[in-house]
Amino acid sequence: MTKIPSKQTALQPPFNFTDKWEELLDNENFIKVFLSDVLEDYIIKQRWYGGKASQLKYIELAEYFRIQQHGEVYYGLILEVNFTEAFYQHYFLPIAFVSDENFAHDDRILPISIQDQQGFIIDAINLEAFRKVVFERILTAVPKDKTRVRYHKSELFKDCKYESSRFMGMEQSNTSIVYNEKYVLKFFRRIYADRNPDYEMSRFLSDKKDFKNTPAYLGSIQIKDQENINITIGLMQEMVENQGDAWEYMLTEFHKVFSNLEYKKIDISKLPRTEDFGRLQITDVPPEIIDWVGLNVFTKIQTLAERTAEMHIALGSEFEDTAFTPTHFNGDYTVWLKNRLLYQFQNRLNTIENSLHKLDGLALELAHEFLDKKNEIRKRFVNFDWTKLKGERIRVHGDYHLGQVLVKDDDFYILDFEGEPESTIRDRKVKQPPLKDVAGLFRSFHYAIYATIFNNIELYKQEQNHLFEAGEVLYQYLKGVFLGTYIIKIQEANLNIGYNQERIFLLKYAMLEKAVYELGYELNSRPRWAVIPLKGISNIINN
Ligand SMILES: Nc1ncnc2c1ncn2[C@@H]1O[C@H](COP(=O)(O)OP(=O)(O)O)[C@@H](O)[C@H]1O
Ligand SMILES: O=P(O)(O)O[C@H]1O[C@H](CO)[C@@H](O[C@H]2O[C@H](CO)[C@@H](O)[C@H](O)[C@H]2O)[C@H](O)[C@H]1O
Repeated sequence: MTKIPSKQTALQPPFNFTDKWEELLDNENFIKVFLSDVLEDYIIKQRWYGGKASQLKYIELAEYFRIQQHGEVYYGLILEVNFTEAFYQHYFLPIAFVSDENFAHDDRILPISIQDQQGFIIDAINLEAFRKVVFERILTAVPKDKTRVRYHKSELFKDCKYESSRFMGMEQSNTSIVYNEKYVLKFFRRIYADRNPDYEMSRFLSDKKDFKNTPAYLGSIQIKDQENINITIGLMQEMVENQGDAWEYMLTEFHKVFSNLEYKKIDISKLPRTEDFGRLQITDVPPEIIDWVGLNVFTKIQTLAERTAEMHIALGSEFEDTAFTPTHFNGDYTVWLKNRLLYQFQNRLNTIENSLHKLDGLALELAHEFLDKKNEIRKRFVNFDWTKLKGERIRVHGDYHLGQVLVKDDDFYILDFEGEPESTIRDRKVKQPPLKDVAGLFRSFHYAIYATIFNNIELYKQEQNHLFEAGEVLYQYLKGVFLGTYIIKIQEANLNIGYNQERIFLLKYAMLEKAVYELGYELNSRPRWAVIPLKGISNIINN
């Protein structure tokens, strides 16, 4: 590791280096200049930079490697960002030197001259030539690449040549490039010293288990670091043509559902209720509810339940690769789970105490309820007795919500298996009850219902409390119809997710866990939304 804290920069601009570009990273002075305040200013402005809530102390260069083809050389840098709060994060930044200003409109990092040629160091992803090299290196990957930068391709990635590339341009935490309008290469920005779960799960599900409702795995790039650990920096998949994600889809549908209350003159207090966590077929849903919500929402929920079950069946069907073989609950898992959740809970108590000034109205009221009932909530987390649980644990999606699902015609495609951003990479690979993903999705239904109410409150004629009441009825039926399909599918495939009481216990437990996680996410990223997980927590602890 090159340990040169940036503040020690000795050289002053304009920077001129006599080394060839191909040898520039061996020059300590260059590294000093590069890791200077300029890089700090650059990095903190990037969409993919995850350290915005903390104080950057300095940046070190942890690793570098070449991405090259036919004498064309780019550098991949792994930057270690150190924070005043005594922790660090790693980021991937590929760099290129360009002398033509036209290629340096975006993401200029440093003006510099090399062998008297003036130019700029830029983020290489902006450069079509770099993107083409990466594409061709994956396309021409050999079956057992033993070099330091390892390109891999699947059977499906063949018979094509580079045609075009562009930024995907979506709101995202990594940087995805669309090639030939057919393939997507995700460059991971936040890097962990391990294979990325997104790569592992994509390759396992699509290549090994032929699960069709995730983008097909086409290839990847891994680096062997100085400790011989494989680090994933890129994942290439098929591009799924789609009509947007399931989050946007449900918001549109739920707006129609809430508008129907007025339009169809529905008396909310007379809507038939159903058992919480019951299992419903569409034929079990009362006609008044179908008339209010519409059949389409329920058939879509059934399809989503089927795809979710198929994903879990595929994930639970491995008998050789121990990273994926199913396992049972045990004492080690229990200790791990409780420690993790109690730590997270304590962190949330602290965050909410420090954030009360950001909240008002209902959010503030619910925040006080959360603080008043802290012992009760903590007790729920401690109350996990593995000896009573007979189901299996498997690798799961881990951050499953409606925003991770693409809508294509009448079907759904599941994406982004990186896991919960706050967890360590090891924790993300721990086998979990599949119902943890179901709980994630249920929380997302709850989010979509409340987001619809809050986004359109002026448009609806009913009072907020009545809208909440209708929302809770809708939520019960969505959960019921989902479970009605999901559990049958899972049982047909003999995946053991536990007996009825066990399933309800695991779902409630995981929903509380998720809502507490979300509370931290919202208070840090968008406090206006904190009311949604707070309402979720309140509903769970009061029922
Ligand atoms: N293979 C794909 N086909 C079509 N769209 C995709 C594909 N992969 C990603 N996307 C789009 O890009 C968005 C971000 O992708 P995601 O994998 O969640 O990235 P990140 O990990 O950076 O958040 C997705 O919500 C989706 O809209
Ligand atoms: O960035 P990721 O997609 O990995 O996930 C993080 O951001 C999500 C928000 O984009 C956040 O999800 C929460 O908000 C969603 C609505 O925007 C909602 O559907 C989810 O249920 C809710 O958890 C997610 O928690 C966070 O990890």
